[in-house]
Amino acid sequence: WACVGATEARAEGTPGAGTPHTPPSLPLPPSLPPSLQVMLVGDSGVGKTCLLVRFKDGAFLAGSFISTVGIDFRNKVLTVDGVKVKLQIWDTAGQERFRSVTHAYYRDAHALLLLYDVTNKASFDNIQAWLTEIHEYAQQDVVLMLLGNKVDSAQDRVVKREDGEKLAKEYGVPFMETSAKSGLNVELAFTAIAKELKHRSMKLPNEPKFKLHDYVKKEVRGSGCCRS
Ligand SMILES: Nc1nc2c(ncn2[C@@H]2O[C@H](COP(=O)(O)OP(=O)(O)OP(=O)(O)O)[C@@H](O)[C@H]2O)c(=O)[nH]1
Repeated sequence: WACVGATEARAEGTPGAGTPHTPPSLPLPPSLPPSLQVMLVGDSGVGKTCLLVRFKDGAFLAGSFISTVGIDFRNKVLTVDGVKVKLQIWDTAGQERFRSVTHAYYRDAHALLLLYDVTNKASFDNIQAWLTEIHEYAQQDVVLMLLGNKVDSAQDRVVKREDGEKLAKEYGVPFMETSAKSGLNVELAFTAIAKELKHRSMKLPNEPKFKLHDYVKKEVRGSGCCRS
């Protein structure tokens, strides 16, 4: 009753004597956007689709390689520090001919996972070009992480872990090695991104800042063998 009366009084513009007192509106608690967009980028064949399928379904797509056409997406809800975070994950085509399609999506991405394949030197050498593209098309404050995928293929490795670490340090981005095949660090990569985005959106004034680099360093696991 009181609320209806107060609303009507304001709507009619009749303040003054007799008008119910309207309490000052309380500040809204910080909240998350309905979904957070995470984009997977990197050369064709580095394992973007497999990484997403591993994270979403806990499975590995063995067998023939079907290149992504344009862009595809999947949703996954994670619980981060007791809060539900909905990630909308965009799996982009790595092939050059789809580049103009993916450019259009960068602007709306909250986070980017940039992948190379540790068994493919060219995919590592192209990281610099990807970073230039990201710099050109993505938001300045986009959360970025570098992933060296396929670490299960130890005998075919041509990019050392130290090289990935060095490159990531040069560009100031967190880094980890992953395997869509074994699942190594896959959940961690997405959880770390979700934590960073959640803290950015919902940080309370006296809450300590979440440090993505430190979190990744603490949580990351090595490939377990055969570091070259
Ligand atoms: N051994 C191993 N193979 C992988 C891994 N991830 C992906 N692959 C294989 O690498 C090939 C390419 O994987 P995709 O996930 O389709 O690659 P993509 O980056 O999505 O490729 P585009 O869609 O063309 O951009 C497939 O044959 C996969 O089975 C991994 O972690 N380990």
